[in-house]
Amino acid sequence: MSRNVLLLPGDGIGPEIVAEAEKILHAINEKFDLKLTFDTGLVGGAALDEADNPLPDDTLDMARKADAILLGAVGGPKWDALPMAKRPEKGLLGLRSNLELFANLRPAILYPQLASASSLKPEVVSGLDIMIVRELTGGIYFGQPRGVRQLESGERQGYNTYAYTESEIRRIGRVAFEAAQQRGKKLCSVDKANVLEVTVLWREIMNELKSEYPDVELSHMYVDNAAMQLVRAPKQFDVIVTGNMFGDILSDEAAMLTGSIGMLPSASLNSEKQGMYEPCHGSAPDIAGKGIANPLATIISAAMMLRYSLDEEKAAAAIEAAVNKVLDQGLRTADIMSEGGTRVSTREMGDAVLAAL
Ligand SMILES: NC(=O)c1ccc[n+]([C@@H]2O[C@H](COP(=O)([O-])OP(=O)(O)OC[C@H]3O[C@@H](n4cnc5c(N)ncnc54)[C@H](O)[C@@H]3O)[C@@H](O)[C@H]2O)c1
Ligand SMILES: CC(C)[C@H](C(=O)O)[C@@H](O)C(=O)O
Ligand SMILES: [Mg+2]
Repeated sequence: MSRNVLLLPGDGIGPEIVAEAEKILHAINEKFDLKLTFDTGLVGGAALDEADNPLPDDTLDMARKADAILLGAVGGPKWDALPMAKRPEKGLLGLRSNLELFANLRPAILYPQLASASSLKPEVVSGLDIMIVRELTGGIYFGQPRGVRQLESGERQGYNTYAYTESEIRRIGRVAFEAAQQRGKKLCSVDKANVLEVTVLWREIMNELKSEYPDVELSHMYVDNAAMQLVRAPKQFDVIVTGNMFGDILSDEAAMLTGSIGMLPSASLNSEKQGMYEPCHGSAPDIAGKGIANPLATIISAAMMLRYSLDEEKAAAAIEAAVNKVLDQGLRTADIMSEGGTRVSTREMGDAVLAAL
């Protein structure tokens, strides 16, 4: 049975890092006889330039038909002045909402070889393995109404709506409880229930779900404290579940515990386990075109794709083992460079993972 993978390189460093992951996927396809077919599409700024639309119809069609999607990154200063509806980021958000990819898994794992690249002391982060489960198709990112309006006083007001329905909270809660069951059986729900009604409901539903998962220990934490605890004592966490915006912010913070944002992969899944896979970082305009971006978050995202959407655990584990091997060899892109490492380019890192396979 053949399966189709859609590659969406996007903008900035997107094409550079997706090219490396693509090499690895082609090799793994042959090695494990996976019968994967590949298509490539336009999204974000690249699609705006070509088709005046950050999410062209044919990209969305291909995405709907694909078994899995691997995306690089979207956005950049070239498109920053465009109105919100026309920005590259709308392409990404449109894919997430149209495919109902509500469950965003962002694992922050410290590879032991990178302990000295972490922003924290080795004893605080060694062995770190956290899963952030971020709700991805609701909350303030998608709430209506939104916009900029003219007030009677004469000034303009910008506004967004932070809303979650019970069913939206319940479905992401279940994903998080199930993840906790398969891991360390600890779930921390992060909210702002001391201020925001929407998260009072969030907390209520999480408490309600707890009775279905008696083996999981549930705790609650306000997001400001969670941001602090993540750098004070990150190993207290196993699975964190939170809304769209808090999850966006906390996952970038967690990235630095692992050494670099260039190490953090992600999976965005719908209820059919169709998924879009992407590094958590953006298009990194400051280093785009220089050949120095770290492709490992994208390569590890490809491994997650094999595991979660294509059911190819062995192939996924082979990629992860190859990544481990190149880190053992001391190969480092600039963002994870530390004493004694050998500095490599984006392409050299991809080639090394390929050789390790
Ligand atoms: N999923 C996505 O497509 C996504 C995610 C975040 C930001 N963005 C977009 O990307 C653009 C730039 O955003 P930003 O600068 O806030 O965030 P960013 O993640 O692109 O960059 C932040 C910093 O991290 C560095 N960095 C990021 N990825 C790296 C990698 N693989 N290797 C080495 N260094 C890396 C960058 O050089 C930069 O210094 C914006 O348009 C933003 O909307 C897109
Ligand atoms: C580019 C942007 C829309 C996106 C988000 O905020 O979700 C990004 O920051 C991410 O983390 O994937
Ligand atoms: Mg983000």
